[in-house]
Amino acid sequence: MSVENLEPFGARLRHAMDTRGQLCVGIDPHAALLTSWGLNDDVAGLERFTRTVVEALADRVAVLKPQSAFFERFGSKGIAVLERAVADARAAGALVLMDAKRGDIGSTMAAYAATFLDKDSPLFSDAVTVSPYLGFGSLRPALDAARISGAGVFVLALTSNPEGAEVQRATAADGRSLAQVMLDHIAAENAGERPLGSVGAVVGATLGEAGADLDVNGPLLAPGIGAQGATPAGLPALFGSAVGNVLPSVSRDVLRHGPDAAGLRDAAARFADEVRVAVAG
Ligand SMILES: O=C(O)c1cc(=O)[nH]c(=O)n1[C@@H]1O[C@H](COP(=O)(O)O)[C@@H](O)[C@H]1O
Repeated sequence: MSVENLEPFGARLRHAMDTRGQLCVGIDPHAALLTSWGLNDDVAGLERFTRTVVEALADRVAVLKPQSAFFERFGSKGIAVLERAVADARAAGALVLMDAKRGDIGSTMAAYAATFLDKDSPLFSDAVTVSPYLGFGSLRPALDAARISGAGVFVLALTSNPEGAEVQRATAADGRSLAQVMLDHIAAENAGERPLGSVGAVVGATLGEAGADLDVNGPLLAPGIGAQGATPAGLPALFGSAVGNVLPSVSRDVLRHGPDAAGLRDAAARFADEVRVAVAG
């Protein structure tokens, strides 16, 4: 049994962002990155890559976001590397956001919740990304499990890829965009939470404009900085008054500076600094 007694995720994330800066670094071990680091595209390469990133950054960035697919592609041995990364990153003080983007009917969602949001699971993470496009209500088992564990859930609202618009900007029966429907559900989950709710929204930093009300009283994960073309300087225009709750996320544009730990740290520090300047306005 786990003996951890966690504060709600929103409070833990607020503290982490206030003390370590508003930055999430993604751990995305692309085959091309392993090669550019001089590693083989195999489990040993994956393990070396992941350990290097965790050792370089887990004691300083607010959040590390492993992308599960890059570990799953190696089967059970890749999952073992992921388990170790989660444990080591959390032990070093980083919050771990598992980028799994799960979404299914509620009864199956309960199994995903048991995987990532039950404190006794080997893959327990501080938060997990989920897709609400089987209906927001299908996420209920994850939302409930997260609340019990002091974990968080990040719900896809407006994703960073251009293809997302055909679904997310589509109009619901009541005239709202589907993304706005999800954002309103998220705001309802977070109502009354202080200093920050534990249910986040994913809003790509690449969007020209939000075209939606982002005032959800929760964290706003903003991937797309760096390799996908977005910059920290663009965050205030996109997020407006919610910019203080934004968690900008960078993967490749930090990871390409490895395997040198100092290179990784410098790149993360530069992004954190650019975000600080942008948020301060
Ligand atoms: O949930 C995510 O993290 C996510 C949502 C989204 O809308 N767009 C997006 O790029 N991501 C993830 O963020 C990371 C972006 O990686 P880079 O483009 O290398 O910084 C990848 O792991 C994506 O899967």
